[in-house]
Amino acid sequence: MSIMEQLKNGLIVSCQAEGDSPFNTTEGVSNFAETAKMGGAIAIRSQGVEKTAAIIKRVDLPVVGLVKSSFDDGYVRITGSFKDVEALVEIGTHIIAIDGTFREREGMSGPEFIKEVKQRYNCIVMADIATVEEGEACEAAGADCLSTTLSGYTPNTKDKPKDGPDFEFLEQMVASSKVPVFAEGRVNTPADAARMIELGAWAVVVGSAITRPHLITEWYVEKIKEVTKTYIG
Ligand SMILES: CC(=O)N[C@H](C=O)[C@@H](O)[C@H](O)[C@H](O)COP(=O)(O)O
Repeated sequence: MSIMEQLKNGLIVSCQAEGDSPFNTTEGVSNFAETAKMGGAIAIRSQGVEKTAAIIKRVDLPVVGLVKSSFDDGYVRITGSFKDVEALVEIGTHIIAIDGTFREREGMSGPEFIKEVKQRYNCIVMADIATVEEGEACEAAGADCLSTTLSGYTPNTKDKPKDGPDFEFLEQMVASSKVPVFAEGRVNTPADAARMIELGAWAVVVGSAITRPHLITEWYVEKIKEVTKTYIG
């Protein structure tokens, strides 16, 4: 069975930690990955070469690896250099997530970069996109699959609602694409994940709702505050 077939209808858990999170170590994210496997995840998504290598070593599941960078403009970029792609290939990353937006890197747009990556390296590419146009261009460039990861996180999609997943974008992408489309970004409840599968997602990627305990805590705290305000107000 191909790796893509193995992932069908499954849950991929994104095991990332940043800043001063106590999980922000190779050990911390590997513990998350092992726990995700115990719960039935069929793959792991991981950030950073060292952490990805540690997870590949620890957990016997396919890993979607990436290198994330923050730029001065305040927007994230996902794996935007040949050096990072090479490093991920070298450690045996099963699928490499690459920024498929039209923003420039290495003098190329996302789709151009993906085309070049597919020519240079023997690797499976997941294009992280924010719009249907980007998705179509990445597919034409040879991306093996697409993920809705960046909807709401790029300059032209920043005003999209952030209180839940972008179901509409997933549906549009599924309708216009022949390669698998993964649902990713703010899939914060099991019901949302199931809905994504019903809408045609190949598989679902969940990060924060499983592996960012400080955010989950905040969600609870905020909800309680809302109610408290209502009672007092
Ligand atoms: C936009 C961005 O930087 N996304 C990153 C991509 O790898 C991760 O920070 C997210 O956690 C991941 O996409 C999963 O999404 P969520 O955490 O919403 O379930």
